[in-house]
Amino acid sequence: MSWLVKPKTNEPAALRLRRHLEAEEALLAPGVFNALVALEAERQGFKALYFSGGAYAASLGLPDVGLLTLEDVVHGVRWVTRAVDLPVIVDADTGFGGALNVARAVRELEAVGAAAIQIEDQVMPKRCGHLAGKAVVAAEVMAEKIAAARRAREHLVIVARTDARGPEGFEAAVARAELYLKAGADVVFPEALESAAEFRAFARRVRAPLLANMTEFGRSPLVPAARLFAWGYRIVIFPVTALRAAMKAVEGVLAALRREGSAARWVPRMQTRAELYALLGYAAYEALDRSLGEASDAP
Ligand SMILES: C[C@](O)(C(=O)O)[C@H](CC(=O)O)C(=O)O
Repeated sequence: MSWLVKPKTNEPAALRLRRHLEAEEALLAPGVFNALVALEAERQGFKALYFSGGAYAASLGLPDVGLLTLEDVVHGVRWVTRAVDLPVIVDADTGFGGALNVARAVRELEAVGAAAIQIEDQVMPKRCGHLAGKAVVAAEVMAEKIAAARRAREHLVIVARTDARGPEGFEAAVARAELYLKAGADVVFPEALESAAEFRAFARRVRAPLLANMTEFGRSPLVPAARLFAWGYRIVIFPVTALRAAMKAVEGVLAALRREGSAARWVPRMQTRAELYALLGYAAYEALDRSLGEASDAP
């Protein structure tokens, strides 16, 4: 429920995420791209969220090729962190430039209540990690960005993503993970591993908190989260799942509307007005408004 009517926890979100990681809890983090989706994820009981660059860009009508600015991302994240009281892991693509830009991104994201920043080692223009034709920057360039993030952060968790598996192979991804941990990363995200065996082998080789990406229609098999957790992954993200499902529903309902001139047939499949209002905490806003009115009526 919104910050306007319900006070938030005082503890910084990054410290909460750190506690989850230190307790070796398994975190299933759905990807969100706006506050409403984040509210639903919170209502369902998820303990952390992933602010997906790809889903957020798509929601703005853009492909995931590094067009979002830091301001765009900060703006989107701020709505999410206002709406929910959960740690949000923020996809910051390549960090919006060089090491200095990463330092600024860390400060700005921490200021709007993010729990973690994720930066990746692709060259610009970046691509979805599951597409062909990716290239990575020299490992030292990425290590410098991580060191910059480490110096700039107060509590923010630093997630280092390596896209090296595709262009350079599995061993290179492991070597980069080790270098990024030395540079100060808290969590490693091996992007686009190509089999369940690779996920398992990576967790055996890299002894650090790990994040697995179970994005659909990509290069990685959809391994059940429970198996990934058993192999040692701490965070499993489903970055574009809600967007894909929502857009398929939008496609269907708009096609029916166009065809039939009515959406009546779809009403049983819609979120009701009461459900939407409950999610938004509508009644609490009314109660707040009433109590403010009563306070000003008082003699
Ligand atoms: C994790 C990711 O960076 C994202 O933007 O959410 C994407 C997800 C996707 O495009 O499926 C990725 O590059 O894996």
